[in-house]
Amino acid sequence: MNEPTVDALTKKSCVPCEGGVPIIDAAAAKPYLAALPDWSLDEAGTMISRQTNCGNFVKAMKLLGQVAEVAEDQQHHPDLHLTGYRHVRIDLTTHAIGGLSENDFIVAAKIDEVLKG
Ligand SMILES: C[C@H](O)[C@H](O)[C@H]1CNC2=NC(N)=NC(=O)C2=N1
Repeated sequence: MNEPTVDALTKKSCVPCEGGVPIIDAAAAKPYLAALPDWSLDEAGTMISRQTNCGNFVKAMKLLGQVAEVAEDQQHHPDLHLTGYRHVRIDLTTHAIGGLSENDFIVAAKIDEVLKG
């Protein structure tokens, strides 16, 4: 991909990953993060996260269900955190390679679509 756009990422599908896919390091993550401004990279450069205040517990649980559907559909699964009854944090990393792959940015773009409503 040249400069990734949110539109192009949303249209892509994750590739099955049990290793052997290229790691996207912090430098290579920059253009992806430019396309996905609500996501931030952790200090190690191995995970991206997005947090949102859903307003109430029921809406937070609904979001988790929607994210679970995206994850199952793509067979790429985020770590999901629900704290303080309405705060959801979504972490994405590719466990099989111990870092970021394009799958993480594809799922992030699809989650952004869900959050846009
Ligand atoms: C074959 C299949 O794609 C792999 O087992 C997937 C399942 N979901 C996954 N999700 C995440 N986040 N990382 C993985 O390495 C991973 N592996």
